[in-house]
Amino acid sequence: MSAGRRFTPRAGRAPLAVALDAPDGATALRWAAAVAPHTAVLKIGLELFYREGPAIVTALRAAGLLAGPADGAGPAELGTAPGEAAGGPPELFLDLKLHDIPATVAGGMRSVATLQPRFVTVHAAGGAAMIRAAIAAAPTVEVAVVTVLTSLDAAALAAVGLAGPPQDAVRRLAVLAVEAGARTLVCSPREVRMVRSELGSNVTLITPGVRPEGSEAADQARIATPREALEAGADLVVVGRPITRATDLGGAAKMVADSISAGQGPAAR
Ligand SMILES: O=c1ccn([C@@H]2O[C@H](COP(=O)(O)O)[C@@H](O)[C@H]2O)c(=O)[nH]1
Repeated sequence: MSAGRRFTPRAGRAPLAVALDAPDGATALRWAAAVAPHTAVLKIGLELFYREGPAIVTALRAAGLLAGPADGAGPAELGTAPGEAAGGPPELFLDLKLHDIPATVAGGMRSVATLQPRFVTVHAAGGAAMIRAAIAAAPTVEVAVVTVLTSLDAAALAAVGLAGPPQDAVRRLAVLAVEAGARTLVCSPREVRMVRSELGSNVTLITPGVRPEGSEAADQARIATPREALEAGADLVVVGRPITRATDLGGAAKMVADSISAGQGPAAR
C-alpha cells in the first residue's frame, strides 16, 4: 500500500498545487516566490526537472519556498497530522510520470525518494506489476497513479485503441491501480465523482485539467473549474498556466485559492 493518509492541506492552505512548468530554475524560483503563500503544494514536472534536476528542489528549499523534512514534509505519518501545522511552505509534488518496466521504475523511485517528495506520479498504463514495484521501492512516498491524461478526449483515446467514453478507461485504470496497492490517483475533474463512488473515501484524488472560469482550455480536453473539481470530491486541484502565464502570478494564485476556499466546508466536500 502506498504511503500516507488521504491528502489534507496544511492549515490555512487551499488544496491547490501550482504546476511550476518553468523553462529554467531562475524562472521557477521567481514563480514559486509569488505563489507559495497561496498554495499547499508545488508541482515540478518534466520541463523543469529535466532542465535543472534535483538541484531545483534544493534551491527551492534553501529559499524557504518548499517544505523539507524538517518541516514535516512527506506523507502524513512522517510529518504532521492534518490541522496540526500552521501553514509552512508548500509540499513537493514530483510529476515525473514514470512509465517503464518494473525494475527500471523501482530504480527511478528509489532515486527520487532521496528528495523526500510528498507525491511522485507513475502512469497506470505501465501495469499492475510496475505500480507495485514503484510503491515497494519508495515506501515513504505517495505514488500517484495517472489514469488517463486530461488532454485526451474520446477521439484521441479511440486512436490509441481505447474506444469508448474516457470515464470507462479511467474506471478500469483506477481500479487496477488501487488493486495494485495505490491510494492516490490522478484523473480529470470530470471523473472524480465516478472514481470516488467506485473506490470510496480512502483514496486521494488529484485533478489537473482545472480551469478557472474564463481561462483558456489550451491542450486540456476534460476540464472543470476549481470549485467544480472540489465539489465533485477532488482532494487537490492542479493549476498551471492560468496562474503562471498571468501578469500577477501571486494575485492569480490567490484568486484560485480564494475561489476554492469559498466553496469549502462540510456541505461542499
Ligand atoms: O493527466 C494529467 C496529468 C498531469 N498533468 C499536469 O498538470 C499540469 C497542468 O497544467 P495546466 O497548465 O494547468 O494545463 C501540467 O504540469 C501537466 O503536466 C495534466 O495536465 N494532466
